[in-house]
Amino acid sequence: MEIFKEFTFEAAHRLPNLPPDHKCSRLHGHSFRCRIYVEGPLDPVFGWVSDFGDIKAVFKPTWERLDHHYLNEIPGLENPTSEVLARWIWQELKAELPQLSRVEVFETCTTGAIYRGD
Ligand SMILES: Nc1nc2c(c(=O)[nH]1)N=C([C@H](O)[C@H](O)COP(=O)(O)OP(=O)(O)OP(=O)(O)O)CN2
Ligand SMILES: [Zn+2]
Repeated sequence: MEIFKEFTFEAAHRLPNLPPDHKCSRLHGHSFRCRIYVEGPLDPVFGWVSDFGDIKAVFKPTWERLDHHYLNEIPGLENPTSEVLARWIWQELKAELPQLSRVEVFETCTTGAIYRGD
């Protein structure tokens, strides 16, 4: 079974490796959405894989590093594409959330990236 919890955060970024005439090389912001997935067997007593609240607690310090921040200033996010961000969030969470199975980042309503680990 796989479950997820969705979060939102507001953040600014620019993609510094793009040519200057590309719109995403300029500073701009997004209302990012992100889904954290964990997988495992159902606990026979609780009837769940894990408490959604536990996912929220593990993600909170990472969320605080992202929300209302300029992503390019965060170590590891100097080139903060959706792909880099999804992998970075995975690396932030995996040790504390061993059942982590997927990280999805939605940069806009229609674009995003999915990371499932190495
Ligand atoms: N593979 C990727 N491509 C792009 C990324 C990315 O992270 N990975 N990021 C961007 C920009 O940051 C941009 O903000 C989002 O791109 P885009 O969907 O093109 O932006 P729009 O909301 O303007 O989309 P429209 O459908 O054109 O309105 C670019 N590419
Ligand atoms: Zn963008």
